[in-house]
Amino acid sequence: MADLLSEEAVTTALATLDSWTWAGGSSALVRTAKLPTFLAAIAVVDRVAVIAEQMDHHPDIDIRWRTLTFACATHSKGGVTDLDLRLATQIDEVIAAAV
Ligand SMILES: C[C@H](O)[C@H](O)[C@H]1CNC2=NC(N)=NC(=O)C2=N1
Repeated sequence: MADLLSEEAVTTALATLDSWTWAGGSSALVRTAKLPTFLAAIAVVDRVAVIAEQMDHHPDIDIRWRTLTFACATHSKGGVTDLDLRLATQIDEVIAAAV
């Protein structure tokens, strides 16, 4: 299991994950995305679910009609690890293909 990243490492990574916010400390990386329709949003969730299973690393997902909020943290470590950066990058790719 990956180790917790330093504040500096997460901040540096956020330069390329520019749709994501991070409140620091043990908080998760968070991204919201509005999809064209509810079904498009659910399709994104379905694709992310497959990726999460392959990675054995799972985001928290909030679904509000066609707006999705993803939160990526490593629960067992209490913060952000390299797995969260990789998962956030993959979520970006799924969203980019859907909007
Ligand atoms: C056994 C298995 O690897 C763990 O339960 C995994 C599953 N998915 C997970 N996902 C996330 N985000 N954090 C975890 O600590 C975590 N643990």
